[in-house]
Amino acid sequence: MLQGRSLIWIPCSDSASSPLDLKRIREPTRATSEGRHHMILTNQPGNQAHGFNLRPAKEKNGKTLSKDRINHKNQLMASEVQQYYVERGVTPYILYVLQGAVIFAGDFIRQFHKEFIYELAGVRAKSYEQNEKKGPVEIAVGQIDPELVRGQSLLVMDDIIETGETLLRFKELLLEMGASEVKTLVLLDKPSKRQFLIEPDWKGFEIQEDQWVFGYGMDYNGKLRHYPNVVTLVPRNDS
Ligand SMILES: O=P(O)(O)OC[C@H]1O[C@H](OP(=O)(O)OP(=O)(O)O)[C@H](O)[C@@H]1O
Ligand code: HPA
Repeated sequence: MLQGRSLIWIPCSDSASSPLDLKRIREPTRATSEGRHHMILTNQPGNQAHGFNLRPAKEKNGKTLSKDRINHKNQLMASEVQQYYVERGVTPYILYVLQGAVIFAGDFIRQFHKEFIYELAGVRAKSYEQNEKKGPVEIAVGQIDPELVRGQSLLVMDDIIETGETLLRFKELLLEMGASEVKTLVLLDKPSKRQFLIEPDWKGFEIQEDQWVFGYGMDYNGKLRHYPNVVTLVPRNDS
């Protein structure tokens, strides 16, 4: 069954009380002098991460971003968002930005009260490749229903804001299409990386800027979006 596939090992902290909730990918493991290793099965040769440790992403204040803290933040933000629209008697059209926001959006909307009414759609946007910004963001405009935009209140949800281009372009585009209001919401922010003038209306956590984060829907070189927590790779000697 494993024939023709390459196996890579991503080394992780050996602590049994590690805040990482990696139980689902902890099988099989092996103990070496370098600690416990998690096996990642991949059919993509070259997807190597040797020499790096996986650790949970950190907030600017150094606090670890655990799944529990993300869940709690989702509850708080969802309740604020819901209250905002209910008080105004408005049905928002929520657009979540694909691919990165897919898991976040799925978790987030499940925090809404069961009688809260909204429209929902995912829209593709892309500007990063190989963990670097490669050019202007491209938004799949055709995936947006103009009828649900004209005269409506929009909420754009993204996993992370860095330069701000993705959210700013969404906002400009939706206002051009006739939206009456466009609000923005992100789980994570790297504020000192901002190059475009935009601040999200709601944000979960400000994180340390020197880390490329992945998991919880976000990618590492287009892969590994399925990690349950927001994690980062650090050179083995730095962890
Ligand atoms: O603030 P910015 O500098 O615009 O960066 C943020 C955007 O970058 C990532 O998307 P990416 O282009 O990597 O596509 P993906 O969602 O498919 O990973 C992320 O999901 C945000 O949408
Ligand atoms: N991780 C994933 N996607 C991103 C990041 C990041 O750190 N920054 C901008 N898009």
